[in-house]
Amino acid sequence: MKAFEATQLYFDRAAARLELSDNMRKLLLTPKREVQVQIPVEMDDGRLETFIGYRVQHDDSRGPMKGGLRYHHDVDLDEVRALAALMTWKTAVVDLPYGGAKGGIAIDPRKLSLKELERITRKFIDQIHDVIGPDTDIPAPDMGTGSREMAWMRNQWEKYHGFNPAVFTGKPVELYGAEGREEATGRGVGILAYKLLGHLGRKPQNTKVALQGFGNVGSHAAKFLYESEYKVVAVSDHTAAYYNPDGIDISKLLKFTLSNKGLLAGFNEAERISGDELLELPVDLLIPAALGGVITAKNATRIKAPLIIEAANAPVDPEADQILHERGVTLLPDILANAGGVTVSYFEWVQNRQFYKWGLNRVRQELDRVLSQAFESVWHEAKIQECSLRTAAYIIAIRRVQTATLLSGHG
Ligand SMILES: NC(=O)C1=CN([C@@H]2O[C@H](COP(=O)(O)OP(=O)(O)OC[C@H]3O[C@@H](n4cnc5c(N)ncnc54)[C@H](OP(=O)(O)O)[C@@H]3O)[C@@H](O)[C@H]2O)C=CC1
Ligand SMILES: O=C(O)CCC(=O)C(=O)O
Repeated sequence: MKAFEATQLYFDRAAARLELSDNMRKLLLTPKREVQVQIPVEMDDGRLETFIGYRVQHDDSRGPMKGGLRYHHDVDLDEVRALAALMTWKTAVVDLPYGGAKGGIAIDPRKLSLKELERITRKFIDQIHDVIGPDTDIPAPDMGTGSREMAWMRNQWEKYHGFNPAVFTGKPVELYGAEGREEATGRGVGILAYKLLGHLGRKPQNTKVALQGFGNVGSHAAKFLYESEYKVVAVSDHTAAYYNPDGIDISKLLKFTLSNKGLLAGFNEAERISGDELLELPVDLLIPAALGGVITAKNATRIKAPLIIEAANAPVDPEADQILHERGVTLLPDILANAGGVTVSYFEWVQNRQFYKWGLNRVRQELDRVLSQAFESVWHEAKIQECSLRTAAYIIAIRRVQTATLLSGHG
């Protein structure tokens, strides 16, 4: 199933309970603007290559649009459109004053030199600088991008529009970035895991976790969970997957990856397994933190974990979601589970606009407060509606976006 069709299905399940009119459904599902650009760039060997970049702005009824920029070879318009819509529901479910957007370039950053990557990044901003801005659309990191790319992008954007660090979030701390943004998504996953377990009467010490993806989100989630005494028994990236039923020493693993270009392959304190096997391990909690569409109707019946936290965007497709729900699996959906990142992006934007810097403790405390409040409201809605946590999260989000749309009128 295509990515946008999948997000539409999740939307429809909640919209039916809200008895949304056909007109309102159409209005809320239609992206406001879709930008696709050609990025011609001279490579190090003198060849000219053309890449394709996207920015989809889904909805701005609750505020400026917000969402990451992804660098990955699978990026296409359908995926970006789906991810932009997810951002609208995500910012609404945690009640940030934003709408949703997403973008990216279809490239494999690992295959490019640093100079090529910087040239592509700057050329991309040359093409989209006039549709983004601190009051309209504020990009941030996603898969394949981080603070380095945000610094280049801000520098390029300011060549056209002048000084304004609030145009991008997830910047280096030394260049108006927020303390705690880098860890925020993974830390948020950890905070929400703790809340979920608490509501189910389970203890971290008795919880075996398998984690797919060990990039920004996966590695910070692993660190937080390990420090909170969960037993992280399996981890993977695209180079390798490892399993140790007695628990992996995550502090050792983090040290190992530091000296191994951030990659897992070569770690020898756990058994090597396949990436597919990791998803089907007998664990208590499964956390997909890499790509979308990794749990489908094909493998959903073989998933043994009774709990799933979607740290990645859209890792479970709607058919699999239905199968898991019928099997009694409790699933915390992406639009809440990984909202820690955009929440601290919001704190960064607020600090940039006020020229005032918060300390790490304040960021962490506020993150905990925002996510805990959102979790409680989703949990409560699911009880009232007798529905899954995903449908409950969508109900809250759609209700907020619908209200803002109606209050603004149609002028
Ligand atoms: N960064 C953020 O703040 C946010 C990210 N997200 C979502 O979280 C997910 C991960 O993003 P992020 O951590 O930032 O991205 P990164 O690029 O930092 O890391 C991605 C990770 O996924 C791994 N990966 C890629 N392909 C596979 C595969 N086939 N099997 C196993 N692992 C694989 C990568 O491995 P390798 O390094 O070997 O390529 C890497 O460890 C995405 O879905 C993203 O949209 C959601 C909210 C915010
Ligand atoms: O930090 C942000 O603004 C957006 C992060 C993002 O792309 C996401 O939550 O999927």
